[in-house]
Amino acid sequence: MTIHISAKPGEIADFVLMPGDPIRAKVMADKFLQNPVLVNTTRGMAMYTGTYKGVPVTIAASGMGNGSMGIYSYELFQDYGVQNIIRVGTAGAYNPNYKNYAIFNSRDSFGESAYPKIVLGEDKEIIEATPKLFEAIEVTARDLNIPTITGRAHSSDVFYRGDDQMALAKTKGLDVVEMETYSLFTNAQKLHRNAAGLFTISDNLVTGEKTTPEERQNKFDEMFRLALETGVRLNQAKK
Ligand SMILES: O=P(O)(O)O[C@H]1O[C@H](CO)[C@@H](O)[C@H]1O
Ligand SMILES: O=c1cc[nH]c(=O)[nH]1
Repeated sequence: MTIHISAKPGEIADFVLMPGDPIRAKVMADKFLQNPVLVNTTRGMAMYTGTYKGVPVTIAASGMGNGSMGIYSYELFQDYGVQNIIRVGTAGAYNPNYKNYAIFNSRDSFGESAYPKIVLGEDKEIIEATPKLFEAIEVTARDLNIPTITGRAHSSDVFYRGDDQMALAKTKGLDVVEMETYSLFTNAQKLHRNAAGLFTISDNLVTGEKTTPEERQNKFDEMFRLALETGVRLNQAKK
């Protein structure tokens, strides 16, 4: 048990998928995992452990924002010995050509906070996903014939911004916006573990195309299947 997670030792798998939304965690655990068990209820941050094709998997909500993800991913890596975390979230597109439900695999993330400076002692505005986990997702996607887009995520701490977000996207080469990978990737680097960020495009900031909150909760099967099959690949590679 940690301050924020009530799961007992051994109740969290070493491969973890993290959506922001606790309800999405439940929907996906019910849909994809065999024998899913609710292993955390503290603060309502649902975490389910079960198996997918025989491989142990935990689907754990992160909550919204780098602060929340920073706490949960740190405790999962440090206190539960988790090796691989794939964030499975939604993101808004800065590129007008990205369609809703396209899947984006983040090579790296741009953030605007002091998170890496405080955690790593380095002032980095760009933090990489773990290259071998990023690549494992890409290879799996090719095998499954699931198209992905790769690029740079803007991991924003502010949803309702007052600046010219599109100008920032252009200057910094940002393709999509979400809110959790900056702290996740930083913690993975700090603790020498693996992290990746996989998103389903939920809205387009240029064209105004949007999905509904209900769709965001329920319609991300393809991204989850890709993440879960990546877990199967990692498990085979261990043998
Ligand atoms: O759908 P999730 O995974 O929560 O991701 C995105 O949605 C939330 C904002 O609406 C933020 O958490 C952002 O990163
Ligand atoms: O953080 C996010 C996620 C989806 N769409 C956005 O505009 N921002």
